[in-house]
Amino acid sequence: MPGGSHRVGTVRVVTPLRTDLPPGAQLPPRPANAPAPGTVLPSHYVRCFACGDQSAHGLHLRVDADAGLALCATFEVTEHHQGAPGLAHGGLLSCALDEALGALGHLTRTSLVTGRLETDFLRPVPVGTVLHLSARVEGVLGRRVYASGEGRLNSPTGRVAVRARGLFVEVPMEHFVTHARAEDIQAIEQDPDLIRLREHQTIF
Ligand SMILES: CCCCCCCCCC(=O)SCCNC(=O)CCNC(=O)[C@H](O)C(C)(C)COP(=O)(O)OP(=O)(O)OC[C@H]1O[C@@H](n2cnc3c(N)ncnc32)[C@H](O)[C@@H]1OP(=O)(O)O
Repeated sequence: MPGGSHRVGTVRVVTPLRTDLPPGAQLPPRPANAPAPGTVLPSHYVRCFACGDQSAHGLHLRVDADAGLALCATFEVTEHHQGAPGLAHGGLLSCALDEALGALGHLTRTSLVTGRLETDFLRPVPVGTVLHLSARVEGVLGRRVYASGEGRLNSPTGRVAVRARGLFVEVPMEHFVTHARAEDIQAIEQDPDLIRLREHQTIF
């Protein structure tokens, strides 16, 4: 994937994008305890806008483990997701890819937060479309996980409408406890089922 470029006079200046795989990054093996291909991956938090079933107008992403360090996901674009009339808002399409790429932590068995996300919007996505997402780890360097993914219209082999690359950073559990509001921590203490990841890993 080329970096960004611009011209200064007649000279083209090429700047590596921070989501480009850096020298030394490697694709780690699939952990032995990673969910088997075909496993439906649980929502990490039922109130998550992207994957939570308690987010009334959220994306309700369904995510399935794939072979290797990869997954696939779907979500249906509803009228609540419009930007232009009858078309999905680009920010929500980025959100869907953010979630799909971040959910690769299910496979790497790490807690990932997004450091940088770059999205290319290639085709409009009408309301009623089922977007079929796929995502994969490209490489890991230290705490940095490089991932990419795309969304296709209405089938896993449909036309690519949106594509993304992301740099995710592995964080300890304390990251979430430190930054959450006290009332959110209390809500989870009162109802541990708000977090659906206990069998896989502990992460919000
Ligand atoms: C299995 C569960 C499924 C869960 C799915 C969830 C999907 C949703 C994902 C999200 O949307 S997460 C929410 C949006 N993201 C955030 O809120 C993150 C906010 N940022 C931070 O909290 C901190 O900036 C961060 C934890 C990312 C990094 O801070 P740290 O102090 O821990 O680490 P540091 O700054 O030393 O960065 C670690 C490495 O990452 C690199 N890095 C961090 N942010 C970067 C960035 N933005 N761009 C490029 N590189 C970045 C940084 O250069 C460094 O590289 P080196 O290890 O080589 O030194």
